[in-house]
Amino acid sequence: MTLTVTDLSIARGGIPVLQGLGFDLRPGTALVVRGPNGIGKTTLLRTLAGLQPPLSGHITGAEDTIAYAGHSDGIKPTLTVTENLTFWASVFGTAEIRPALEAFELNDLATRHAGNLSAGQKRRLGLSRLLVTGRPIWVLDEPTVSLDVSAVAMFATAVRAHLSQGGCALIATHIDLGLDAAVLDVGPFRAKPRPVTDFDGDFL
Ligand SMILES: Nc1ncnc2c1ncn2[C@@H]1O[C@H](COP(=O)(O)OP(=O)(O)OP(=O)(O)O)[C@@H](O)[C@H]1O
Repeated sequence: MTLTVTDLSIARGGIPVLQGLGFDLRPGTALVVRGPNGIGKTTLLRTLAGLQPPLSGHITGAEDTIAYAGHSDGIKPTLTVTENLTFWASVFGTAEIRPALEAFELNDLATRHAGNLSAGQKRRLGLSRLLVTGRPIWVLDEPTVSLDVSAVAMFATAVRAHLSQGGCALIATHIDLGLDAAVLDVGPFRAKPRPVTDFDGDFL
């Protein structure tokens, strides 16, 4: 499943933030979204996830294919780690939570109430949910917040495994995850490459 974005313009709070965005996200590939604070990265991800409409433009390939992880972990504090994952597995119609527990080293925390986890442990639980969605396109907003070095590596391993299985990922992040990813720079002052011309021919 390829996610295709064409001439997309988006707004937050009624104010336009980004215009004319276009890219393809193909199976097995990752795209890192970069740009300064407040430029509109979260707004872009929310729009891709269907949480808000675009001002104009087109998004194709996003119907029931996107698993979105935003700034909030979306975990249920009174349920245990296992119960949280079982709940999300039932929402998405998948049965298996063990790979998610293992990928984010949650087995020792499985019976703990999610509300009593540390910030980094909660983030690991939130990210592990991606694995029980069964969805091919991961749209992730600053996924490594609160993660220590080893948990960042855990997360990068999970993304690589997802890509190797034909999934894809669009990730807004300021850190280098060591992924072989293209970069979508939405900064306001990015240089536009000079159009390729017949340079020698111009002088003849
Ligand atoms: N709920 C809201 N209502 C109105 N404006 C908002 C709201 N949330 C964010 N904004 C504004 O929309 C603009 C884009 O915000 P957005 O969160 O998409 O930026 P961002 O690039 O993700 O920033 P950051 O790197 O700080 O997370 C900012 O100017 C922000 O102040």
